[in-house]
Amino acid sequence: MTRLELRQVRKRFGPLEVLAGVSLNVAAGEFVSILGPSGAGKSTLFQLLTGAEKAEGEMLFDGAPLDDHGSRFAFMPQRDALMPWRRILDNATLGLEVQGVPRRAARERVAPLFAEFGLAGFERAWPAELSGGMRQRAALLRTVVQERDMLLLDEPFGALDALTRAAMQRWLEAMWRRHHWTALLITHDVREAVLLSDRIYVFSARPARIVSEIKVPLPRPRTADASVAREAAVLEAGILDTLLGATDPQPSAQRRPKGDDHD
Ligand SMILES: Nc1ncnc2c1ncn2[C@@H]1O[C@H](COP(=O)(O)OP(=O)(O)OP(=O)(O)O)[C@@H](O)[C@H]1O
Repeated sequence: MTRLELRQVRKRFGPLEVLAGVSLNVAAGEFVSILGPSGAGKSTLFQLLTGAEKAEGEMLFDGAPLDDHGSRFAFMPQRDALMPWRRILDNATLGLEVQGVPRRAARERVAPLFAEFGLAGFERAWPAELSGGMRQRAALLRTVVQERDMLLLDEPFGALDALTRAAMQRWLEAMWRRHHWTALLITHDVREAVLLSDRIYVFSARPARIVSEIKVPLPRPRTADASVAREAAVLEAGILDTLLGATDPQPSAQRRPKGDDHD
């Protein structure tokens, strides 16, 4: 069943055309990623989904026009955005409190999840006392506990070192398999997209349009098995090619064919 469907969604900021007609869909329980060059307009798309900015074009949720943005999506921004003056437990309850859940009830809902998110024993710690990976898990906990229909993850692991990032990707895949979340992820990392996604959309440079939609048919979990790793590497290479083509500042139609070097 299709949860989210975008049809020819466009966005301009004054004279700046950012999205030039983006059509995509995400099915219930599906993990979909958006890959694209820096500045293409990926985060802008999330701003449209969360209702922070107005879009042109059609946005449908469960087949009906998307209006109540806030109740559909739980959004996790690029930086963990934990409040430094709130303990981890109270950071985790923030999304629920914003929804009007009293703090005590929110704490009771959040506390049992700490172990699953690798945060047991850190309920009363301050954000500054946690490692980068733990902070991201706390931010994700705050996001998923809101029990929205769909997760929007904007480069959740972008600021982490390579090893922590790899560990977090594996952890997220395992969590997604267990909880059957419907998720849309923005990432710059081709390997991350292949590891996590059922499908990947590749954006062109700004103004963004979709240049490629790639199904990732690899079995899950996508970790240990050597033959899966080989297949993943082939997919990654193809996607990287597409992405580099999409980033190329010189449109291919204007390139001269090889050997055509006389004027
Ligand atoms: N509220 C806004 N007002 C004006 N311009 C904006 C606004 N939000 C984004 N932009 C511009 O839109 C363009 C796309 O930005 P966006 O953050 O969506 O790109 P992105 O693909 O997410 O980039 P990155 O991968 O580097 O995070 C940029 O040129 C940015 O300056």
